[in-house]
Amino acid sequence: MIRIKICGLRRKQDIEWINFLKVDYAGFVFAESRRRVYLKEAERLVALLEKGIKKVGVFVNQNPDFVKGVCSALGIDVIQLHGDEGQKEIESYLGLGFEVWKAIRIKDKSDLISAFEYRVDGILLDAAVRGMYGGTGRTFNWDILKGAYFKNKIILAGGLDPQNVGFAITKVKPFAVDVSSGVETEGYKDFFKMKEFVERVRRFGKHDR
Ligand SMILES: O=C(O)c1ccccc1NCC(=O)[C@H](O)[C@H](O)COP(=O)(O)O
Repeated sequence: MIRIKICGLRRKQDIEWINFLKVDYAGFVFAESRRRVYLKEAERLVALLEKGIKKVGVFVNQNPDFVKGVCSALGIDVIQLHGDEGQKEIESYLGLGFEVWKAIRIKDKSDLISAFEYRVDGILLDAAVRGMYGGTGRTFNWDILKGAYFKNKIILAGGLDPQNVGFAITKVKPFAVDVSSGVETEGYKDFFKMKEFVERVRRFGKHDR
C-alpha cells in the first residue's frame, strides 16, 4: 500500500484531520516558508499526533546542530533535507535513529543522477522552481522516471493534488506520495481536499514498493 505524507502542518485542526485520515507521515517545515513552524508550536502539534503517524522534519541548508536539536526534542522519525545538503552532511545524521530523506528538484533527466548517488533512506523527487526550495505546487515531467531503477525508497512530490495523484501513482509507482499546496485552500490545509487526496491514493495505490 502506498504511503501518504501531508506536509506543512501548522494548526491544531490540521493535526486532528490527519489523525482522522490516518495518513502515514506528518510533515513540519522548519525552514524559511510561509508554512514554517517553530519549536514551541511544533511541540504542541506533535503532542496531539496519533502515535502511529511518523513525524517528518523538513530543513533547508540549516545548521546540523540545530536540525539534530529540533529532531531530538520532538522525537522526529524522518529528517527531510530539502536544500543543497551533500552526502557528507547526510552521513552526519545517519546512525542517530532518524531516517534521512534527501529531496531532489527535477528539471530534466540529468537531475536524476544525484538520485542514484546519495546513500540515504529515501529520495524525495520534487519540482524545480527558480528561487524556491519546495512547496511550490508545481509538477515535473514524470515521464523522465520511465525505466529508472532506484535502490532507495522514492517519495513523489511536487504539485500533487486529488485530481492528478491517481495518474501519478500508476505512472511512477512510488513508495510514498507527498502533498502540500494541492490540499490547501487560501494557504491553509483543507480537510475535504485532504480527504479526497487520501481516498484517491488508497484507491490507486495498492502496489507494494
Ligand atoms: O512546503 C514548503 O513551504 C517548503 C518550503 C521549503 C522547503 C520545503 C518545503 N516543503 C517540502 C515538502 O515536502 C512539500 O510537501 C513538497 O515540496 C511538495 O509541495 P507541493 O508541491 O506544494 O505539494
